[in-house]
Amino acid sequence: MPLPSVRATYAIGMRTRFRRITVREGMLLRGAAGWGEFSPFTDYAADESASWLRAALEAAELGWPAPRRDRIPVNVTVPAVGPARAHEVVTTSGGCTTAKVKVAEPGQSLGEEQARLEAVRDALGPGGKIRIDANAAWDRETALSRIPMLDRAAGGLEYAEQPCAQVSDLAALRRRLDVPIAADESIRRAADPLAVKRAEAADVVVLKVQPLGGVRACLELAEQVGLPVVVSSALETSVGIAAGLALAAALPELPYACGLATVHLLNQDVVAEPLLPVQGAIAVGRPQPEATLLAEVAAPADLAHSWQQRLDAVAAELERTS
Ligand SMILES: O=C(O)CCC(=O)C1=CC=C[C@@H](O)[C@@H]1C(=O)O
Ligand SMILES: [Mg+2]
Repeated sequence: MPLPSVRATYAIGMRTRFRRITVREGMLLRGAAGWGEFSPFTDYAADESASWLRAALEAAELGWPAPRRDRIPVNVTVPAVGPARAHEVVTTSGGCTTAKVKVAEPGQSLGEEQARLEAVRDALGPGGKIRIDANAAWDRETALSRIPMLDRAAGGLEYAEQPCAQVSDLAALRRRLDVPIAADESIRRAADPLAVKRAEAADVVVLKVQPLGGVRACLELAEQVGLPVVVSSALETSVGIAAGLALAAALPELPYACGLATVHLLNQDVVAEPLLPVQGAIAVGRPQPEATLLAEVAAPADLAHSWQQRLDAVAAELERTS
């Protein structure tokens, strides 16, 4: 498939450092079906980035399957910030009643994580749901001791996302803890995403459209895995978030809030009405980027050039492997 020739490269500052990222970069490509986002993290090589391009080309050239719902309940994402800021992030989230709280941030103590979770519970009230995400940072023993302590600090956890890197560790935790386990990196960065299912290693799977190669690829994977799905973002502009909403809208069932309320982690967006939650849900839609906003977030020439080169390299990789 030839690459769309209408392209915009963006560089947008993050409001709060997240995943050690302070500036989010990527490309937007416009084809016959609309705009698609291609924004693999800068440390990802061409082979890992190929599925991100497949997702962007699906959005730009094909569009997405029909939606089954028009509003997607979402969680507020709480970065590894102090308790006062965590409280504020929740109360200004646009009515989210579920919060996903980052834990296991390098250099932070257990006490800091407990204080963050207590603040989030205070902001949500007793009816809210709290999940944590450790991004594979713990070994099995650390996870076994930390998760119950964080469960107490949170006044109950909905689930713990990717506490350890290994599928075998997730399976062991699932057998030994009351808190449900969600798999994220074990799906999106794994050679064999179905290993989680075979090992009975998770109660929930987190699916992200770009890393997994598009909405259709995710729908197929969801069917094969046969576990409840949480659709989550890869920290995209509203162009990428629209693809996540399309997936969440097309899934046969959607029992959990999705991690798609991340546009406000960015300083700016490319559409006039960013895909943000109202009363805890985002309306399914596909807003178009505005030329003036694309100009405001345009990457400097040298960065735009390196993204063009990256796009060509990833396209060659995609060609070679498909
Ligand atoms: O799931 C959410 O609430 C928001 C998205 C999110 O947390 C992530 C997006 C992209 C990269 C990741 O470090 C992170 C995650 O691990 O889920
Ligand atoms: Mg995660």
